[in-house]
Amino acid sequence: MDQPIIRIQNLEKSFGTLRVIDGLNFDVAKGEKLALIGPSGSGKTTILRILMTLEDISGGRIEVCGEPLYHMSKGGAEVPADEAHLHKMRRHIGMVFQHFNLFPHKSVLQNITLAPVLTKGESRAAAEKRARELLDMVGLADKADYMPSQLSGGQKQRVAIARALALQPQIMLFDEVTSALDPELVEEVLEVMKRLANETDMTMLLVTHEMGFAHDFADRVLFFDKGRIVEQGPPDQIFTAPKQDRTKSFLRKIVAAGQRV
Ligand SMILES: Nc1ncnc2c1ncn2[C@@H]1O[C@H](COP(=O)(O)OP(=O)(O)OP(=O)(O)O)[C@@H](O)[C@H]1O
Repeated sequence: MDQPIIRIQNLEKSFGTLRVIDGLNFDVAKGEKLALIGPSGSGKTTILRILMTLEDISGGRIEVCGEPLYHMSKGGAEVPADEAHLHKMRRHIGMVFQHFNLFPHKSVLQNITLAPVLTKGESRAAAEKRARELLDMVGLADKADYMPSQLSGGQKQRVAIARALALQPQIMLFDEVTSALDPELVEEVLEVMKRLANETDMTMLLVTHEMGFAHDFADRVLFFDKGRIVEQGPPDQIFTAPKQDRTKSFLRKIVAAGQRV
């Protein structure tokens, strides 16, 4: 692998006495599409939150785009990164959450242009032009002047995806983006994400309980349990010929519940 865009080494995270991430190591190549799967509570969301600098870490090291995310070496000693460094590093990464968190009193267009104008100092005209292109890409070109309350959940989530993309991050993190949606709205969001995965060279990490989607979306699937990677590989291998007993029993339960893998 060339220089990885994300490098995670011996990562540890505890909440009080609860060890949630337990000596985790993995690299992500630029442009790679990764799916993180595993039982509830295995630490998948925590990893995304750590990458987004929403959680600090208890040990280990993370590099994003070749630079340490949380700790900067100072005379050989590791010290917490300062706010200016975190601010710079956050620009590399965008995240879409389970709950869309749109600004309720701003139009769809304003939701997308706000951060580029305020945090990156882009001109309103340039931000609006790209916002309209992104709305077109997520199939909502005609909704630019709508308010969030006038949209369905699936449409809101597609606006949230466009909003994250508007900051032009190198890495996108998706955390259970369809789990708050009514079942009939899931497919439209998955279609947008599959298109993104296929048509852009952006690096993407996806946490999902939808195994069929992970299968279609990812270049590589990581199966987590108890804050560690139990098994990883291409989707065809993980979903049709898993090697580890824990992966097999997890997938058996998923299939028994009627889900496609
Ligand atoms: N802020 C917090 N304070 C205390 N415990 C937390 C906190 N955030 C997460 N946890 C705990 O850390 C563990 C891992 O949570 P995490 O959300 O990362 O798991 P997950 O694999 O994403 O689960 P799910 O698939 O249900 O979303 C869980 O036991 C959770 O209760």
